[in-house]
Amino acid sequence: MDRNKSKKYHTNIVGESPAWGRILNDVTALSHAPSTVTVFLTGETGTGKEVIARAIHDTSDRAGRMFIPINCAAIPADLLESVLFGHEKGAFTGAYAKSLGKFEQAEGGTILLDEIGEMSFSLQAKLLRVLQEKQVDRIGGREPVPVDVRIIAATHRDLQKKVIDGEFREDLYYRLNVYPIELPPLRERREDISLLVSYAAEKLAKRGYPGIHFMEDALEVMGTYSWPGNVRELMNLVERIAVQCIFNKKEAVTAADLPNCFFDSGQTESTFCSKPSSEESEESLPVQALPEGKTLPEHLLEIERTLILEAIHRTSGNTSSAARKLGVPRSTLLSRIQALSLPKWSAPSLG
Ligand SMILES: Nc1ncnc2c1ncn2[C@@H]1O[C@H](COP(=O)(O)OP(=O)(O)OP(=O)(O)O)[C@@H](O)[C@H]1O
Repeated sequence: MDRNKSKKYHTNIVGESPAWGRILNDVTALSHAPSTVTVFLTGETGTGKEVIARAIHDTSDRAGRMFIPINCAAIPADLLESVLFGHEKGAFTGAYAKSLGKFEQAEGGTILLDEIGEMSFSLQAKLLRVLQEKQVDRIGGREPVPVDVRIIAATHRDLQKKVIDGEFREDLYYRLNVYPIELPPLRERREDISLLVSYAAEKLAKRGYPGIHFMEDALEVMGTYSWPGNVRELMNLVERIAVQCIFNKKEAVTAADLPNCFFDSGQTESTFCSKPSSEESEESLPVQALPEGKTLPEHLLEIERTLILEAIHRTSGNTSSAARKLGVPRSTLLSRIQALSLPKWSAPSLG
C-alpha cells in the first residue's frame, strides 16, 4: 500500500500483533481492489469492526464521500426501511415531507450495516435488490433511484447459523460475504494490550485528562484478563481508572487500581487453562500452558504474582487472611510480596 493510504488510518488504529497485522493486510488488499467490493466483517462486540470499516472507506477512492454507519439493531424494524431507502411525501401517516434514505445520502460513499443479522426477512429481500440492481425504492416512490454505494456488513452473531435456522436469507448471505474479514478478540492478540492502553491514555490526555501511565504489574494482570468486551472494554476501563486517578491525585496506575473482576478466580483459571487458539496450537502443544516467549520459571512467577494479588484483593489487603487463603505463613507471604515487588494494597474508589 502506498504511504499516504497507510497514514490515513494508522493514527487511530492501534495494533502490531500478527493477528491484527493480517486484518491490516486485508484493508491494504481492498484499497487496491475496486471499491465496489462488498465486505463482510465478523467478530465479537468491541473488536473494532466499525474502526476497520472506516479504514476500508478511508483508503478507498470513496474517501472524499460519506461513510455512514447504521446499527440495524438500534432502529425499530418498521422504521428501518424508511431510514435506509427513504420515503416520498404522504407515503405513510406522518410522512409530511419527502425524505432521502441513508443509501441516497451516502451516494458515492460507503454504508456500514452493523448488526445485519437483526434485519427483518422482508427488508433483507429489499437489500438484496439493492445489491443486485444498484437501485433503491423509496417508500411510496414510483421509480427506483440508482445508487452507487459500497456496502460493508457487520455482525457479532453467527450468521451462517441464522441461515441454517431460516432466519437469514441464504442468497443475501452469499451476496454480502464477498470479502469476509474476521476480527480477532483481544484475548487472541494480547501483545496489543499495552499499546492500546497507552493509546487510550493519550486520547484521554487530549480530552483534558491528566496524563496517567500503567505500571508493569498492572499491564501484567491486564495481559491475563479475558476481555469479553474487547477493545471497547479496555478503552472504558482506562477512562474509569483515569477518573479515579484525578480523584486520588496520582499518575501511576498499579495492579491495585484494577477492578476486582481482574482477580476473579474464574478469570485466573480461564487464563491459565485456556485452550490454545488454532493458530497457537501447533507450536505450543508440547508445553500446553506455557505462553509464547515465556520460560517455565517466568511463567510460574507470573502465576504466583497473580494469585498473591488476587488473595490480597479478596481480603482487602489483610495479609494474615491472604496468607491463610494461600496456605502459607504470613512471613512467607510478606517476603514474597517484597521479592516480587508487588504493590501495597489500596482500596479502589470505584467498583
Ligand atoms: N485497533 C484499534 N485501535 C484503536 N481503537 C480501537 C481499535 N479497535 C477498536 N477500537 C476502539 O474500540 C471501540 C469499539 O470499536 P468498534 O465500535 O469499531 O467495535 P465493533 O466491533 O464495531 O463493536 P460492536 O460489535 O459492538 O458494534 C471504539 O472506541 C474504537 O475506537
